[in-house]
Amino acid sequence: MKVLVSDSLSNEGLEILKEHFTVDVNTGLSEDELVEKIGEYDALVIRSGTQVTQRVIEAADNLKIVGRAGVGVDNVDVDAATKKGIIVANAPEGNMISAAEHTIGMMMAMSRNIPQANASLKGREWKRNKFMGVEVKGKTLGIIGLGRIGSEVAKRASGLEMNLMGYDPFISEKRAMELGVKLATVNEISKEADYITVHTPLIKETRNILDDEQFDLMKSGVRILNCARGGIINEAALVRALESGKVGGAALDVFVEEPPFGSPLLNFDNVIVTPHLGASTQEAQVNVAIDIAKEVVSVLTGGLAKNAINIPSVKPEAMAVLAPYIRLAELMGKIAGQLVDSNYEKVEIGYNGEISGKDTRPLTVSALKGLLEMALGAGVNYVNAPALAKSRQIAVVESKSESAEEYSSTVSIKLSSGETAKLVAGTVVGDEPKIVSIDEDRVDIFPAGRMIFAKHINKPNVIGPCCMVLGKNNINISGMQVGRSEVGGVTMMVLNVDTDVSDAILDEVRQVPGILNAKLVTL
Ligand SMILES: NC(=O)c1ccc[n+]([C@@H]2O[C@H](COP(=O)([O-])OP(=O)(O)OC[C@H]3O[C@@H](n4cnc5c(N)ncnc54)[C@H](O)[C@@H]3O)[C@@H](O)[C@H]2O)c1
Ligand SMILES: O=C(O)[C@H](O)COP(=O)(O)O
Repeated sequence: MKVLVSDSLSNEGLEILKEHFTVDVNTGLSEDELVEKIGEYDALVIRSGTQVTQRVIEAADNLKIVGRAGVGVDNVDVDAATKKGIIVANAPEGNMISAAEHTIGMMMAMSRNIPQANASLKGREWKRNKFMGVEVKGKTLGIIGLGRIGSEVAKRASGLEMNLMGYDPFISEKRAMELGVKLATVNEISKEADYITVHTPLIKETRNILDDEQFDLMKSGVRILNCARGGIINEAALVRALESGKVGGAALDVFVEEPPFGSPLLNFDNVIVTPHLGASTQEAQVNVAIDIAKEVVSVLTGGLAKNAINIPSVKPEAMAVLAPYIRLAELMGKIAGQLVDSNYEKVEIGYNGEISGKDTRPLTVSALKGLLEMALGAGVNYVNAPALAKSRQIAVVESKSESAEEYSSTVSIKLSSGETAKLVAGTVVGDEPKIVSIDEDRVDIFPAGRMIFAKHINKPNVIGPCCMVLGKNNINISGMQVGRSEVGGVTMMVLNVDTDVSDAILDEVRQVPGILNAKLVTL
């Protein structure tokens, strides 16, 4: 088998690859050159220097894996790869310390004007007053993105006696507390922080997360850092904020266009820059090269990729059985994600009966996609869902049991945090997904459209008034299912409705005596 390494990779990784395969190292290829060559390779190993575009993927007729020796895969058309059944895997842990250390280094260098002072003295100037700096101790650092690198930055900044606030929609209060970070919104960070650093992936939701609106909110003299990806901070807005004096300094390792030779950001004395050096340490490069080489060896010798970020391809014959369950798992994830009351730290996905004997990995990915979409929106896909769960410190646990009670196969999703939990279970009837229980309540729902889940006391004069509220507000009920329980017990009613139900109307439903809670689930 043949491996193409199209960006520089440490020898330690190359040696592992060469033990198993024919390895060609060919860096600096244009897209056309890559398109021409890629057809003959089984694996492609890259860093951030290679653009793996749709054209490249389309030409990659033998490719089984794109291995990214590092974290960011924004230079890979992952959707195209997924469609073609090509695994995209990265090496997410090997360079996190280096990237965090670089961020701290940039923060200190910016605070004490070290690059400017260095250039001045080497120009034979001795200007001690010109380079007056500031201490970081006691200053507030806002961290946007508290994954691997953001967390390591937090730990180090805490050692520098900074006050920490952070924003990450996927991090639990508990994890933030462990890091000594006060969770806040982006607006709050903009208003309060003396330094703001971003450590998110570049995705739709994070592109331009710091823009004119946020710069307007910031304190005068705020210092900005980006050692994650160009584009997370809107560069034009940053230029405007530097021109107005709102931003007192910026430290940038990454740019929308690299190299950023035409960027006005290079013209500011108070902007310090490095050429995407976050991962450029001997240690990080050895780590990521070894990690990705092992990943490539595993995949090309028939094993799994530990850090695949898109779903594993499923053989057509297996897909025929799995497809309705994949759909079920995604719908259940969506339902659980909308019914849960609080942040959750653990997702337990249970497979019972016949389904437990199948390759359930695509189902788990689908469940996570459905679930996380409810928190993060359309940016979540089959590709990034597991990585997002992991970076959100959500433990994902799968369990399998051959025994099944009423149905030949059931899938369950349990979201839990401490003592509280939300459980949704379902099955497939014919080819249709069906929800069979919510928590301890038996239900019988073919999930679709908009549904109101109303927990209530099983007694007269509850269901009628609840329907009256909807009727009065012109909301048509197209289906209804009431769980079984003894009279006076608590059970679940599910109402299918034809139109959206506002919070105000849902509140009215909740006011009906006997209704314990009511939630709208939209699929
Ligand atoms: N400069 C470099 O050389 C260098 C080196 C390594 C990594 N990176 C980049 O650093 C970034 C972070 O890497 P990581 O390894 O910590 O990734 P990670 O996946 O561990 O963490 C990213 C965090 O961002 C959070 N996030 C997702 N959407 C968000 C949103 N809308 N708002 C706020 N937070 C959100 C996630 O929940 C997660 O906790 C990536 O962009 C990566 O490519 C750069
Ligand atoms: O996402 C990453 O891992 C970093 O941006 C490092 O990129 P590099 O491997 O091209 O240095």
